Amino acid sequence: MTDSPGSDGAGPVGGEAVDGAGPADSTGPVDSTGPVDGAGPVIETRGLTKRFRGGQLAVDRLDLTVPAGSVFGFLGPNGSGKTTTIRMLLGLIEPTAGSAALLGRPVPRAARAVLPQVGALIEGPALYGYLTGRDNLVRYDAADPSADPRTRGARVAAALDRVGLGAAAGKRARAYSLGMKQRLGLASALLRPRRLLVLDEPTNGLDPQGMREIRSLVRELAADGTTVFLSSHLLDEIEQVCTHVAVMTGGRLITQGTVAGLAAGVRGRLGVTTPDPGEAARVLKERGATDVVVTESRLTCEAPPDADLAELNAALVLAGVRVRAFGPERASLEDAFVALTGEGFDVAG
Ligand SMILES: Nc1ncnc2c1ncn2[C@@H]1O[C@H](COP(=O)(O)OP(=O)(O)OP(=O)(O)O)[C@@H](O)[C@H]1O
Repeated sequence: MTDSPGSDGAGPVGGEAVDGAGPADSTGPVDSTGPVDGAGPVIETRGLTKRFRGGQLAVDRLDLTVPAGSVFGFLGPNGSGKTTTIRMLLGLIEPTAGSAALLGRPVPRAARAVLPQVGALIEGPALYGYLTGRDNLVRYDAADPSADPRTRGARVAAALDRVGLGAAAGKRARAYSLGMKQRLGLASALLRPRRLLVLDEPTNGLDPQGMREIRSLVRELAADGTTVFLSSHLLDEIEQVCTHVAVMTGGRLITQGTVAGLAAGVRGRLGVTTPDPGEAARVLKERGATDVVVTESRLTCEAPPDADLAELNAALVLAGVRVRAFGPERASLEDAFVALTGEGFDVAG
């Protein structure tokens, strides 16, 4: 038994969960010429631009290429244009200029053909608090005219299991934690086989445990062969989960590529483990090291660009510094971001 609609707020709360029958369907005829399949990129945009009424340029000539099979992180501070891009990709808003293709087909023109293969979660799931998790999914699936009602029960159960909510399926959604609500939102995107999942800030607002759950779910989905495109303002999240990344600031793309490649193009900081970090800092500063950070038994710094690391190490030893470990640290995505923009990564935008 469930409450009657209205007893706990009749409408969905939260953002949008987008499915095949999106508003983009009505914007043009279905393109039946191009293949839905193909080895090409799963998402491709060329010069994609959105200027809002009032003049705000939210996305500025974006050229994005998302390879099949990638876990693609769309990274940028708040307000950098991520959500606006995703809304254009899903046909929820019209671009001002430029083009976008999903699974090799132009959107919004071929949205009707392509969106059933795309699961999306934007700004949190739209849930009815008075319905159970299971009934939320049943209702969601029933609103999709292309979903087969005969397989509904089985598909709902499978999606709940997939996100680890099988045991909580009979609980009302209002009793779910934020993390469970987010997983239920993901389940709604998984009611049908998807070739692409688009997730807008999927861990936003979650506690560390909830974040871990969503991240490991994303990894599992990717391991099953689904391409995942996820936006985030968290560098370490992208580093932990993604194979590829595109970096946005102020509506513009700064760079895109593999996470490993991006970090590899940047020299990591020099790290020295020693019981004499103060003396080590003095010696290294004398030889041009900058941004020296000293902790109890370790220091890190930016070595001068032309430094010979062997000579720096010899200088430390000659000065009587007892060196336990010495060498460049692996560059992080944050180092790459700083190198690209000359700024720290300010999540407040
Ligand atoms: N409907 C709108 N009308 C006018 N300006 C908008 C609208 N939607 C977004 N913007 C503006 O466009 C810019 C990009 O916003 P967008 O939401 O795409 O950024 P974001 O990177 O997703 O950030 P967040 O994580 O905060 O959502 C911002 O300056 C925002 O204020």
